[in-house]
Amino acid sequence: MSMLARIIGLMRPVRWQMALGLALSVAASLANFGLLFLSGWLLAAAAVAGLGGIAARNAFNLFLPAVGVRFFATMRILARYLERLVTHDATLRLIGRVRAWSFERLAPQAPAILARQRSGDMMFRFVADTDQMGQFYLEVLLPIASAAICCVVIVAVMGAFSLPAALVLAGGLAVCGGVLPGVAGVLSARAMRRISHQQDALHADLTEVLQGMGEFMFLGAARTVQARIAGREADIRHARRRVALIEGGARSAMTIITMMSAAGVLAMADRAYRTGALPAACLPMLALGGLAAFDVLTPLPAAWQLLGQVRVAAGRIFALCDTLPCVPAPARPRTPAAPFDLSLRNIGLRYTGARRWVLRHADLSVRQGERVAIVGPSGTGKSTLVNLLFRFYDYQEGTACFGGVDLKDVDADIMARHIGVVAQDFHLFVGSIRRNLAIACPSATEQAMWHALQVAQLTAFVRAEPAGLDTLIGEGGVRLSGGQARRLAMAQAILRAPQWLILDEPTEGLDADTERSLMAALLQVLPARTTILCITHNPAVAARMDRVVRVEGGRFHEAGRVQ
Ligand SMILES: Nc1ncnc2c1ncn2[C@@H]1O[C@H](COP(=O)(O)OP(=O)(O)OP(=O)(O)O)[C@@H](O)[C@H]1O
Repeated sequence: MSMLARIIGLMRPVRWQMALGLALSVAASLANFGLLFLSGWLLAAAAVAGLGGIAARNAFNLFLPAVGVRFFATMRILARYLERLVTHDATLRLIGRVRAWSFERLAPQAPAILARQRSGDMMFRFVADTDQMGQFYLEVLLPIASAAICCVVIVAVMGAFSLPAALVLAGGLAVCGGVLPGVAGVLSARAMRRISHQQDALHADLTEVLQGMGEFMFLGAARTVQARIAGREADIRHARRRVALIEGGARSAMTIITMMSAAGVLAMADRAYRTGALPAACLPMLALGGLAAFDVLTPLPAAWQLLGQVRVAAGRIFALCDTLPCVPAPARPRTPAAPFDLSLRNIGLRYTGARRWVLRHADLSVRQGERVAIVGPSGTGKSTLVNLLFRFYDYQEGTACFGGVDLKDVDADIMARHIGVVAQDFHLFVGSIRRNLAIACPSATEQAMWHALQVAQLTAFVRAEPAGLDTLIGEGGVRLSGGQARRLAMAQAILRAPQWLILDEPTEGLDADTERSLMAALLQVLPARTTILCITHNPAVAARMDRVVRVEGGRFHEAGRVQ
């Protein structure tokens, strides 16, 4: 299916509103044409009647055309106002629909998609590209369709008075509305693509700079990044100048052709008048009507240029959304039930595009309520186990069962209901401590929040802050120390009271005392039925668990039962 056909397909739910917008746009443009057309005739007819003596003056009916002029003037204002209302509303709905549609397709690909895309790229896709796709109706489809309909009607009306004048007008309209914007569109297509590409990269660069400002400075790379951004800006400016030159040229040519066409229409009308086929009062009417006809073409150069940008934006969005999710959604999702035991048999997992198996012929059994330490050298696949359980990445070999059902039959959000995780690269949300806890558990009472903070050994810190639970922690928790941030992430997981709790390096960044108190409180507070999987490099933390499993060579090795 072509790209434009797919965009039009997305517009289906608002098609009636779009059709109404088009009808109003045509009505407003035709009212404008009718107003000038009739005014031209009225002025000329009044002058001719004035020159024709008393009888002619008395016979002249001023009332009916004056009503027509008022009708067109009122209709033009009303139709334009309603058109803006309807078309802008349709556009906003369309943008919302495109965003919801792309989000629905991208969500199952997370977080694998971030392994391939820069987050700035994704941000740009969601904001600018979806916006541009939504603007396709208002800025491209509407002006082109409205201009085409109006031109046909106007040429037909002119033809009723003088066929040669109508043909001259049709020629002028075709050149100004089709040929010139088309040529301008083709000439500026490369520059438009360049602008889109560079803006895309610029957004990604800027997002990266904002996220990693400190690191760029520590690494002494700030100047290099600055130069790259300045280079992109210069490139965009250069391409914009070229587009403006082409558009300016097209608009100038349109003005010249408009004048030539109006003069041509007048010449044809004059010839008809001389042969007696047209009354004198119709001459200014046709000339003014001819000029008014070109008004409908004014938005076309911009519309043709934008068409190129919409194609690029839609191409990027569709390419992203058409990527198959690395974990297919189960055809008939099933829900795990108690006891929430895990059994992995002969598991083989390698990441998309990677040649190396991270896990191969791996077996692991964990019964509900067990507390298991997962240890092993860095990069051997400990965190990969979390990715597998959360259905972020799929395994290619073996079978995995959780709560009595095959993992491939379980949706990722169902797994998230049963398993709480404090990942190594956890994320805190901008706002207060209360907001972060409420995101983890919207129904949590203030008392429950304090309890979770107490287990996570954060009460002393939060109580010492004047704003307490409403203390702001900044983007990603920048106002907290590494250890405090990790403990807040831990409090989030505790608050959700999941059947399984996976902790990836829970005590990283903590001093020995806090580490001891945290692990003791956690083990004491969590119900006996809560399974804990604790990924750690810390022997003291591993020793607090019931069992130790070592990950090495792609397999899980039972490293002993802790006494
Ligand atoms: N999203 C990913 N895409 C591709 N490869 C990945 C991805 N995540 C991890 N890997 C690779 O898989 C291997 C295992 O990574 P994993 O994060 O599971 O190691 P780990 O044992 O948790 O290490 P550490 O103790 O350092 O946290 C590594 O070689 C890593 O490069």
